[in-house]
Amino acid sequence: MNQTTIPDVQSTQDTRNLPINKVGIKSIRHPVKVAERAGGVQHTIGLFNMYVHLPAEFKGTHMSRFVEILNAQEREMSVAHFESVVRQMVERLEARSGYVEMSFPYFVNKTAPVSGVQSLLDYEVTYIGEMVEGEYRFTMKVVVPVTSLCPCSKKISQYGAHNQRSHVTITAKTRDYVWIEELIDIAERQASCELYGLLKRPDEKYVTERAYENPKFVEDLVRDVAAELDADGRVQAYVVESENFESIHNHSAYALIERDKLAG
Ligand SMILES: Nc1nc2c(ncn2[C@@H]2O[C@H](COP(=O)(O)OP(=O)(O)OP(=O)(O)O)[C@@H](O)[C@H]2O)c(=O)[nH]1
Repeated sequence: MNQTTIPDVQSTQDTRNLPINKVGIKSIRHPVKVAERAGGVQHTIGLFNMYVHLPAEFKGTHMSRFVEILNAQEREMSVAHFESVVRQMVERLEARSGYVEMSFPYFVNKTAPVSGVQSLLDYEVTYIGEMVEGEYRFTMKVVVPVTSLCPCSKKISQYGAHNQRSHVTITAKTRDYVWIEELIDIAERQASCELYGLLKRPDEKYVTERAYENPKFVEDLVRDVAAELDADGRVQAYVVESENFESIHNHSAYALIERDKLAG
């Protein structure tokens, strides 16, 4: 069968009268470059989900075009370029709405608080771009691992206080440019203490005492992070979550605050 005789099943008519909200490709890895606040560019691997809306009358979408769009990029995945990928996808797929999600490990070079030794810490970041009725929306999600120390435990105990690693997740819909590092900074500022890849003994003493002086319930964490996002005019809507992997239980403590500033 030569190219001209290959049937195009996807383009045939569908009679079930059911539009599809999202159809496309899920979990495809692609190398990307992400701009760093410090000025450089970081090479990482993006895990992409790319979907479009499919009207009721079409049997299938053009699956190959999603991969073509990814491969046509220069690998530079700035926030501005990410928007252009979403726009290209909607145009090439002739769709009225589209959704692209790119998750990637992102590294920040951190300086230990006393010794000054430097080490990388990894964060899980997701860009989400949506085209809905011609309007583009951008959301950035960052999972920030931190230390939390229980205020109750500190108050009632003669010695010590239980403390643990927590994941603070900020999902922010933004209207102006916000660096990944800015969201990380907010979560780390509000934690009992931030994490580092490498700590020498004077640093370990510092982070232990810092957490003890700065106890936070899971409720304190989400409220203090939300208060900073409320004060930032670039953030239009947000979800703040904290999961504290309790060291005295085999379950987590969890809290979430969601707010859309336009909704009041
Ligand atoms: N729509 C759809 N395509 C699928 C699916 N699974 C695999 N494919 C394959 O995706 C491949 C590419 O589809 P298209 O993008 O329509 O390919 P094409 O006709 O060569 O490309 P265009 O001319 O750009 O549309 C085909 O071989 C499909 O069979 C599926 O579940 N849905």
